[in-house]
Amino acid sequence: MRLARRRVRYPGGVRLPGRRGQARWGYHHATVAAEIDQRRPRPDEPGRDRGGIDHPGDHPRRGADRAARRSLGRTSGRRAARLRWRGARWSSGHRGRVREVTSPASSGNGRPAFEWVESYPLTNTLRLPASAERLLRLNDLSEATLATPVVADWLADAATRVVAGGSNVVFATPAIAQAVSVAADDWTASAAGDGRIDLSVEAGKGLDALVRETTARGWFGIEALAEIPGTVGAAPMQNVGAYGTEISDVTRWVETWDRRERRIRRFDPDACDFSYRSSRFKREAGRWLILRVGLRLSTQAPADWPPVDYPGVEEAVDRWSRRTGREREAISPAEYAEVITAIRRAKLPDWREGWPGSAGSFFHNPIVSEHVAERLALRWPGMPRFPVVGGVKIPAGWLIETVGMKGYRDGPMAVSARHALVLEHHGGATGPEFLQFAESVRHRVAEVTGIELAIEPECVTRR
Ligand SMILES: NC(=O)C1=CN([C@@H]2O[C@H](COP(=O)(O)OP(=O)(O)OC[C@H]3O[C@@H](n4cnc5c(N)ncnc54)[C@H](OP(=O)(O)O)[C@@H]3O)[C@@H](O)[C@H]2O)C=CC1
Ligand SMILES: C=C(O[C@H]1[C@H](O)[C@@H](CO)O[C@H](OP(=O)(O)OP(=O)(O)OC[C@H]2O[C@@H](n3ccc(=O)[nH]c3=O)[C@H](O)[C@@H]2O)[C@@H]1NC(C)=O)C(=O)O
Repeated sequence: MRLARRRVRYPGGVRLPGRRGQARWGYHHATVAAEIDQRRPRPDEPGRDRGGIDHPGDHPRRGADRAARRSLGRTSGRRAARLRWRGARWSSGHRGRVREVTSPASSGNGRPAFEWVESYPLTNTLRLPASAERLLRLNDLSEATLATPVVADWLADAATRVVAGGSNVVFATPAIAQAVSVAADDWTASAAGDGRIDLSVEAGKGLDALVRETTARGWFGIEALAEIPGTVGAAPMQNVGAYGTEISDVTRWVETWDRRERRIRRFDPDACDFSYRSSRFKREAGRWLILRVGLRLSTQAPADWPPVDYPGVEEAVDRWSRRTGREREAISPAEYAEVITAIRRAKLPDWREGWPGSAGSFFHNPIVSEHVAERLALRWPGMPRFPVVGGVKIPAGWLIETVGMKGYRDGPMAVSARHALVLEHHGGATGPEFLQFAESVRHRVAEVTGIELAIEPECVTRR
């Protein structure tokens, strides 16, 4: 068996110690190490022999790795794993370091098909403290990899959470036990006739990166989703949308791993059951791991190009037109994406870095009945309202501003002074404190208007 080797970096960017050709932390050889991992006793497990587990300051498992490497050439991976396990010496004093790499097969992109990482810091745009005790990272999305028993078992376990870009989560707990993330991020495009372009995008691809790369080629379809954080895999979960475009508008299919039935399943748009900020994948929580998304873009502008119906967009496009001296119909998808980017940057904190942290819109825009909307409009005649399927949508940002909470601050937590639907974290708050702050906003809106806001991001608790 040819063994894949890979240098692994500490998420903070520090290369792990060790000399060339020597066993390193986070630099291991192809084994079924996940199986070892599941069998090995935890240092804190009562009544278990701690023999074989390193204590802080102990030497890393050089001897064990040498023995494993010697044996790897002439035994199966499973046997080698066991051999290594018998002699393995684990460090328990290196929290935050990548401690284990599994590479039963190399994926097409040269990376190990999957990897196990321990004490993995979970970046999130709210910048709340969070880590996963153990994370499975998938670099390869083939059925062979997903059906590997250790992978399929991990995915079938209800305690395993899917983590992605961290832009739509509130970590109510600083540590989750088990997680999985899709790192595979390739995409392909093929011409489908009449200027149509069909994309197949792996779930780990950043949504904004995809928008930039496709608009740069002059393709129309997802330019309004520019500057949105998160991954393509997370996008169908909540049917991400902005400025009049929802991902469902361009989705041809969503390919998933059925965590329960342990097989790949592909859904056409109807079967995805998309609605405002929701889908069957969100409703059937814990069942689906989204692997790939099929999107249809176009080399030709749509009839109503450029879309300017959304409040604020028309003015911004007209400003672009005056600045460039070109007709507004001449705006390219990439230029339109830049216009949207400027609008978003004026309203929302930068999700790429720095403070304050935020998760974009913190509440759903409530959809109320015609009757309720009428009642509210009697009291607030200028209330913005948008007829939608199922009722009338009222901007939650307007409700929060109307009850006087825009710019309200409580220690490190604030309602944005630029956009009332955005809650900000200025550093030092815990997840529960943040949720309590959100609850005070919710409570105030309910008290004054009678409308119960629903939290939009996913709340992550330990399970
Ligand atoms: N419109 C806007 O302006 C904004 C939109 N967003 C959108 O919010 C979403 C968050 O994205 P991101 O930061 O990457 O995700 P997150 O890391 O915030 O994950 C959010 C939840 O989505 C689920 N999830 C994520 N990826 C997958 C997958 N491949 N398969 C199955 N479930 C998955 C998980 O649910 P579970 O735990 O239940 O498994 C997870 O808890 C994106 O759609 C992003 O575009 C975010 C900010 C602003
Ligand atoms: C940021 C997110 O998505 C955003 C998305 O970017 C934008 C643009 O399409 O539209 C939604 O926000 P939104 O409804 O607040 O949109 P905006 O255009 O900013 O505001 C709508 C209206 O709310 C009112 N408003 C907003 C903010 C404020 O401080 N005060 C106020 O009165 C205004 O009437 C404004 O016209 C999405 N949010 C939801 C929950 O649907 C996200 O999901 O995280």
